[in-house]
Amino acid sequence: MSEAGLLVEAASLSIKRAVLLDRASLNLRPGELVVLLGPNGAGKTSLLRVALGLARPDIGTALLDGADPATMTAGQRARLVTYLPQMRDLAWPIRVRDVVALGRFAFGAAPARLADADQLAVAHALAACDLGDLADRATDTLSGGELARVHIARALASQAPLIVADEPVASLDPRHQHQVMRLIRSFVNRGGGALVVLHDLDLAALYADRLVWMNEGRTLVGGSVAETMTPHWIEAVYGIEASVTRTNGATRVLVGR
Ligand SMILES: Nc1ncnc2c1ncn2[C@@H]1O[C@H](COP(=O)(O)OP(=O)(O)OP(=O)(O)O)[C@@H](O)[C@H]1O
Repeated sequence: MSEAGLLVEAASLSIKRAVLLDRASLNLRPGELVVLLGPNGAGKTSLLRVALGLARPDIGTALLDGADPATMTAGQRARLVTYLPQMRDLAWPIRVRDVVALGRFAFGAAPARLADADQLAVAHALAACDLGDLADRATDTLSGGELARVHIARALASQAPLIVADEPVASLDPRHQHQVMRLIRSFVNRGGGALVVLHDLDLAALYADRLVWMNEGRTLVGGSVAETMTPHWIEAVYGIEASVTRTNGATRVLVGR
């Protein structure tokens, strides 16, 4: 795994009169799981897009593996980071193993043309995500939980050192939420870096090494769960009252004291 990292420093971005980002900063290193938190419309997706070079900040810096991601080709970028955007329905009958093989495109592979290394990466990713039995199913026949695992498998098959995932557990039941987060956690434990947008504070507390809290285009604070998962920051970011309890290292958030 290379030492690729991702950095955004004091990035501002406006479109027409809308301020999407206001001096927002973020960084991700291999070997850590960073959760980006904030209410709807806070600018989380905009910040991910700047970090990935899919949008250029008006001012500020974005660096991926030390270079400007906006100047990279899609293939160069895909070898450094896999992006799982929001809303990833696959409503056409493509086979699961072919979707996972799309993760290999940065290496010149296409589903019908896989080198041995590509086949191996796809097989490992299918196994890691417990998709062996579903490999030949059409994706339009899968449940939401199964489909979420297919997207994680596609990311793992790319063998990129970083994963950026925008709400990868949206619309999943608690068991499948944990299943997806455990897959991301084990990717990080093997040396990868993951930046994940979540809306569930308990889930964030359980899996994150570090939290970044944002609101109205600004990143307000970043730090460990113990430092930043506090009533103060929950109120500052979400405008809600909450109590936070810590028992045996587990953090629980109760909204509305
Ligand atoms: N192309 C655009 N033109 C104008 N406004 C935009 C554009 N893209 C995003 N916005 C606005 O910027 C703000 C931030 O959007 P963004 O998608 O980054 O938020 P988010 O934190 O990811 O929200 P959510 O949790 O709902 O996904 C929103 O108010 C959105 O309407």
